Amino acid sequence: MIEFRNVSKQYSPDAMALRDVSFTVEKGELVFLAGPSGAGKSTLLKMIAAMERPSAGQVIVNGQDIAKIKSSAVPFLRRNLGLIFQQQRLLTDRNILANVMMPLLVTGASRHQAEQRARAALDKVGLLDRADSQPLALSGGEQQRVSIARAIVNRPQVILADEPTANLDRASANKVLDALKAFHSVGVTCLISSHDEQMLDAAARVIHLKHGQLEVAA
Ligand SMILES: Nc1ncnc2c1ncn2[C@@H]1O[C@H](COP(=O)(O)OP(=O)(O)OP(=O)(O)O)[C@@H](O)[C@H]1O
Repeated sequence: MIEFRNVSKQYSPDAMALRDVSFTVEKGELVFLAGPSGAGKSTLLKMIAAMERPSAGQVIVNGQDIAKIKSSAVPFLRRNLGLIFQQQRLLTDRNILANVMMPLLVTGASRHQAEQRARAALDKVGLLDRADSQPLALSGGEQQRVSIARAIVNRPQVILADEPTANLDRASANKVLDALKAFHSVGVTCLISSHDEQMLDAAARVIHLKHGQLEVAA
């Protein structure tokens, strides 16, 4: 489903983010991406979503080579991906329900259908009772679970989460992780970057990155 073949990414002559990285993630797998700050975790996740292109090697997602994909095809690729990235914060001028409805409205769903599906997605992350709240009235962990609801409302085949538990206390981090695991249990492929040792200890598969290289082939 996701394959990296000898992938390198060089942002500039002295910024080599990934070096000769190869691995495969099968459909339905839950994989953690570990490594210190600057190891290349975000870069790797961005490449799967065609937010960055490889400088060398191939990134294959659902049989498509990301380096060759036309920019007009990128929205279709992303429609199958649920992205939970730090940059994509909730919009603070509208309520939780409106935030989760947004991906559906921009792809042409009716308001009625979008609302039904957004409520179902909020229910899955345990926050249906907060649908009318404003984002800033929620804790960091709750906001992160809303981000997960927003990422899965389009029913993507793959979830990419970049440090989804960063800055959360243990209890909130566990709830975020449980929400992600629930999607994995219904067949969604999940790739999650994390510094969190406790989270990694419990993981079936961990890909370790250091200075842009794979440390242990998983
Ligand atoms: N747009 C960019 N332009 C130039 N260099 C970049 C860019 N994005 C990342 N880098 C560099 O690439 C390397 C890998 O960065 P990346 O963000 O992928 O690491 P990371 O493991 O996700 O780190 P963190 O955990 O701190 O987010 C770093 O040295 C970083 O400074």
